[in-house]
Amino acid sequence: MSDLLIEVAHAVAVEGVTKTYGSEQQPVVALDDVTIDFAARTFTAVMGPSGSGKSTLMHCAAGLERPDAGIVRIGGTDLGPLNERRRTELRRRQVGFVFQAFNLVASLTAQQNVALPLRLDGKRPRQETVLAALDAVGLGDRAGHRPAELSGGQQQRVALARALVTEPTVLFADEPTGALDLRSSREVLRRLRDLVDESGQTVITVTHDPIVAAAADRIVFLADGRIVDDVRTRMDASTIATRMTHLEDR
Ligand SMILES: Nc1ncnc2c1ncn2[C@@H]1O[C@H](COP(=O)(O)OP(=O)(O)OP(=O)(O)O)[C@@H](O)[C@H]1O
Repeated sequence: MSDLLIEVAHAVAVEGVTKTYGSEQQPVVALDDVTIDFAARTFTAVMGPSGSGKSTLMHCAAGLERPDAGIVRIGGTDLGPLNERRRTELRRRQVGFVFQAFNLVASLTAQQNVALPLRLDGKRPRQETVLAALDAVGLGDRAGHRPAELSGGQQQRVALARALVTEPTVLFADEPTGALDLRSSREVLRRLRDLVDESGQTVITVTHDPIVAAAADRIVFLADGRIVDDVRTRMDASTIATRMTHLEDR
């Protein structure tokens, strides 16, 4: 009983995860025995120098890559024993992604791109649902535009709308404000915070932006594939910036 309660409280749990790239002669250890749980209904920022393993952690925790060792659970389900079809199903139903390569389909309009995850799951999305998702990221008037007709920041916001349209339990984002101007960046940040506070979703985001991290409930700092700091209280942006500088100087 208590085990069950513990599992349900964690939207995502990563246990002893190791991931190595490269060859046997020249291995690159991207994640080195990482253990971390992400509680449901929380907003976590993952920070760390370039190459510290942030994206790899997101890919493994989201079930996009299989770790070499260790366990990943989403909503209490161990991904290890699942075949590709079941992993894909679980991701489609529970997980949203906003990653650096937006992966929008070039031939589809913004509206069609946002509808895609629902269609792939065999649903017939209602137009109002899709337009509301675009409206929520400030792009209600760009529904008929194809990616090439949108700015980088607008494409990124379409990717966010697409990730949110399925109402995922967990949203993984990799630099979701990276290509945005200040105003769009603050809008996206407010939207991420609302997902947690108003919709009860869980957000895990990689960021280099101390202002994004200052809005998080928890900040996890990575260096050389390991967690070197795990701050569970809100920090102000200047303290975060100082800590980042220290990590980069290590
Ligand atoms: N597909 C891959 N093949 C080989 N090496 C890889 C691959 N993906 C990542 N790596 C290496 O693993 C390490 C961690 O990479 P990762 O992308 O997770 O870092 P990061 O912290 O997200 O970096 P950045 O902030 O620059 O995006 C790096 O040394 C990187 O070069």
